[in-house]
Amino acid sequence: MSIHTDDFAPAPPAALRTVSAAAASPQEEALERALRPKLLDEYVGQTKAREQLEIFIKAAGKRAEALDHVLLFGPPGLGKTTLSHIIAHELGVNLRQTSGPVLEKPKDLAALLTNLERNDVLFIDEIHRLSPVVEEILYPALEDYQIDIMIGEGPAARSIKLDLQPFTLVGATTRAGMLTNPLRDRFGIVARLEFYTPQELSRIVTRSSGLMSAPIDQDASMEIARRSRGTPRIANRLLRRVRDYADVKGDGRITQDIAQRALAMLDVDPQGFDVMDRKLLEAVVQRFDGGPVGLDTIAANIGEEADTIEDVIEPYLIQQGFLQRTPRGRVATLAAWRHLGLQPPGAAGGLFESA
Ligand SMILES: Nc1ncnc2c1ncn2[C@@H]1O[C@H](COP(=O)(O)OP(=O)(O)OP(=O)(O)O)[C@@H](O)[C@H]1O
Ligand SMILES: [Mg+2]
Repeated sequence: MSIHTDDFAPAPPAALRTVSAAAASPQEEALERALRPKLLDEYVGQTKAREQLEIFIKAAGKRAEALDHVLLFGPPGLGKTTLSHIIAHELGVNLRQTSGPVLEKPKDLAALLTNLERNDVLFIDEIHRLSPVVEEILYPALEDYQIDIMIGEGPAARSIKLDLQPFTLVGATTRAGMLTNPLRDRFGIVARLEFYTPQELSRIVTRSSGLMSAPIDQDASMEIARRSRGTPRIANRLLRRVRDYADVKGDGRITQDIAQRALAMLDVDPQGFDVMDRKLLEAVVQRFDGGPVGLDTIAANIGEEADTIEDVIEPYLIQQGFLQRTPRGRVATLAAWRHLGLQPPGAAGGLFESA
């Protein structure tokens, strides 16, 4: 008996999709899978994580042991799922895939664990959303490759220990801070994924356009890269839209001019901010005089979930120096005022540190 859990993961919430610029249809998701690199060597950027994994994967292979458990964290679309597939592929083992919210009962996880073959990879997406009872099962599994399961009911119930094959858990989360300490402590390898540089994204765009047989100029791929919020998923999505535009409005070749016109049509500004980014900055600057203002107040004001703001919108704005997180709330920086074409109060007085 085998359990098929591939593609068990639910689609991302609608909010995550709108923010990632251009909604994903099922065809688009298929295309996204097709664009996924399969080898560590094809995985662009994330030098630190890649170098570490390369060594640990080789060492595990040499000893024919399971790779230590891996935790991947970082904002959506930076390549956590992609990396988990690559890890299994490089190890030459099966990948079983599921996600935190899907595992409702301890027996759901037990079924998965007992079906793993030697040194397999179990990928749990959104691992911060595991229920506490399911998480309990995971501890001994991770530590000793054993699980305790209950047999029978009522007074006759007893617990038995089951041995598992050695395996590697790869957990992915957008928020490492939401993991419980005992769970976090059980990962031997922790990799934080960073936003990509425009140069790295440009390599991804060029590679993807090659796979899509869409001719693209170097400066056009850089234009898309600069406007992709440091995120490969967004770069690939924008590339697909720009390619549509080139097919309809041009002769199919993606030039910088075509890219600029297409991106303007998509409301992606030259900084790469999309509609939600600007909405957030405008709210903080115009309605709250630049802050500090609390997350929940912002959420109510722009009609977006606080979680989505924290996971998806803010990280890039903070990384780019447009927003700051302070103990009293969010504060817009000088760069944010300037971006909106506004003069910050007391700008001449040096109230603001330059961003
Ligand atoms: N390092 C990379 N090199 C090339 N392409 C990449 C890289 N990272 C991600 N991609 C591309 O970006 C897309 C999104 O990546 P992926 O689905 O792995 O992100 P994720 O971190 O799992 O996102 P989420 O948090 O939403 O699940 C993939 O289809 C892949 O084509
Ligand atoms: Mg993913």
